[in-house]
Amino acid sequence: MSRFIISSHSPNEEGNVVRVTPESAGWEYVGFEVYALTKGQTLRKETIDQEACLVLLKGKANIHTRHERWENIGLRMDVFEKIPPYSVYVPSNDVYEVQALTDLELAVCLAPGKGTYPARLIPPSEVGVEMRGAGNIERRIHNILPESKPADSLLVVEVFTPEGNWSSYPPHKHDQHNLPHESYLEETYYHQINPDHGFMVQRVYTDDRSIDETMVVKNGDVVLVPKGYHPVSAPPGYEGYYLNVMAGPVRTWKFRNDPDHEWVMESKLAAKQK
Ligand SMILES: O=C(O)C[C@@H](O)[C@H](O)C(=O)CO
Repeated sequence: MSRFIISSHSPNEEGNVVRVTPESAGWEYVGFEVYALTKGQTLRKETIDQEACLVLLKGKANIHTRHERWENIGLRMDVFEKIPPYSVYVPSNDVYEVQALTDLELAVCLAPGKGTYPARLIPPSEVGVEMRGAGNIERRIHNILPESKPADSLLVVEVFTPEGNWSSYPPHKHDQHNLPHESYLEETYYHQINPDHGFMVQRVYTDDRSIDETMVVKNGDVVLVPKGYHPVSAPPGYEGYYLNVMAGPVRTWKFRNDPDHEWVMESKLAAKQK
């Protein structure tokens, strides 16, 4: 098993199915957790020195923080309905309590927080939707917490890769603190696959090939991207979903394409215009 793959496990007593901490990942900024809560179950956490973006992957919930409360939020009952999710942004030094009104799958995206912004609801209507690429590199993007929306560190996005297509393609990287050309962002991929017995292929590799791992990714796996390019491929018959969490010293997504392959995007877009 690759050192970059963290597999989900059955829910523990608090419903946690996967946990990545900066310490466990061997990096500095990004944390990520997923909870599978049964109807009526409650999860309560303090954010302490991290900000959080709670993404309702599927199901409905009541969520409250120290000063805010949102009742009966949640829309999709499966990520592959491909409708944007409800999310809740929670600053550091706050607390959140999630009460599952249905069986609920909840992603908790974490990064260092300074308490700059208050807790807020991010409804589906505020999630930017775009189609990126063309042909067999076209994919659907839901920008849940992009740099155009306020947070201290977190960037959160979800991506749908049609069967037989590639995403995160042409391969790009963001592992150098070299603004304005490139930003240093650690990144997690939380994968789901439809149908769920399928697999995805993800490669993580660096220019000097000191890292070059091609992984078979299963439903519920988390892939860590500490550095390097990180393209994803969906085999025929299998649609891919992943939730990305990114964070680093500066909250901006400035990436560099692999120069060997960046011609593919222009080629596909040109072919679409014909
Ligand atoms: O373009 C995509 O298919 C998604 C990727 O940009 C993904 O969100 C990522 O790797 C961000 O760095």
